[in-house]
Amino acid sequence: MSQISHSRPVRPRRSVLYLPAGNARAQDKLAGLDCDSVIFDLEDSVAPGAKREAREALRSFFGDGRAAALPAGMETVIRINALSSPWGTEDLLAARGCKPDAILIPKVDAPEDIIAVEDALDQTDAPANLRIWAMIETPRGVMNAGQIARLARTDGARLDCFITGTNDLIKETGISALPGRPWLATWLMQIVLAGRAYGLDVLDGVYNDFKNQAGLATECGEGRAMGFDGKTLIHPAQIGPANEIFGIEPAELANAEAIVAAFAEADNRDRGVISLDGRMVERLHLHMAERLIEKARRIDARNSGDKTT
Ligand SMILES: CC(C)(COP(=O)(O)OP(=O)(O)OC[C@H]1O[C@@H](n2cnc3c(N)ncnc32)[C@H](O)[C@@H]1OP(=O)(O)O)[C@@H](O)C(=O)NCCC(=O)NCCSC(=O)C[C@H](O)C(=O)O
Ligand SMILES: [Mg+2]
Repeated sequence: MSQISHSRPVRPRRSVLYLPAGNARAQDKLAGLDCDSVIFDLEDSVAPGAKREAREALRSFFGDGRAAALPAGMETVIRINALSSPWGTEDLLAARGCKPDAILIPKVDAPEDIIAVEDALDQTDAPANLRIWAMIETPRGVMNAGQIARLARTDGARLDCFITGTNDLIKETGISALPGRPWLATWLMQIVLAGRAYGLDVLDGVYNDFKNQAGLATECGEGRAMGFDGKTLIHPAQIGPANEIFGIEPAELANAEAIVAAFAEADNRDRGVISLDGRMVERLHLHMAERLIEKARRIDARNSGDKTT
């Protein structure tokens, strides 16, 4: 019987901020930001003529101590260009040398796109804990999402997280970008399902209208209800709402703690189902409660600057 959905590591990824790799001003701002993860982008936010300079800026940031001084627990990710592009190989070498937590591959169409990066990393003896994230943002990527996610089952797999690329999906398919994302929703749910089937985290796409806080909050709420772990962001002003909406409310935490306490009672320890405040609570709810408590603990640790979690 599969236990995958409960065995995924718990990592808060409520707010995942893109930062154009060559933007020095944004780099300087980063240490004061409260995002769970940052993605240094070498792909679409960097013009073709500026790729080399952006790689150099990234090398400096990781090499001169600024990356090490980022807030405790902030995950670092580098988005490279596709290996099939003129910049992909140079990007991968630069990214590997920076020793981020993960490398993000854009426009993944099929498992082979990930295997090619894994092979290249293995040839350079990349550390085993260097993870791979994948953008699912092409029609073929959506159609093959299950096969791609399945790579996470192989021994030593690096694949850890899917990101939905909603701008590229809209471009590639010609659908209309409407509030509530009616035409995207089916594909986004396919990606969530595929990720969950093989224990990956899955992050929602970006909200382009970065001055519209109400619109962002609505879209974060939709994303959370759709099962996403967090939202990818383009501007510092989007971090607070994402942290709040993908975070944990005190009442949710109290409910989780009550479930754990109820199952710990002597009479309930061996029971599969119990009654709590007039509701049926099963062991699957206990697993969910334990994960939620662990996530709350990790968020607290991040807020208090504990580098050990
Ligand atoms: C969207 C922006 C171009 C807006 O930039 P700007 O007009 O300069 O914003 P502000 O003046 O409001 O900025 C205020 C200060 O905040 C800093 N800042 C801005 N953005 C960031 C950031 N992302 N990270 C860190 N810091 C940031 C500014 O430097 C200002 O600082 P200061 O002057 O010291 O006060 C810009 O926000 C931006 O470039 N955002 C990221 C764009 C990006 O990375 N795009 C690519 C990823 S999204 C994507 O590709 C989606 C996916 O693939 C898909 O298909 O959907
Ligand atoms: Mg994209």
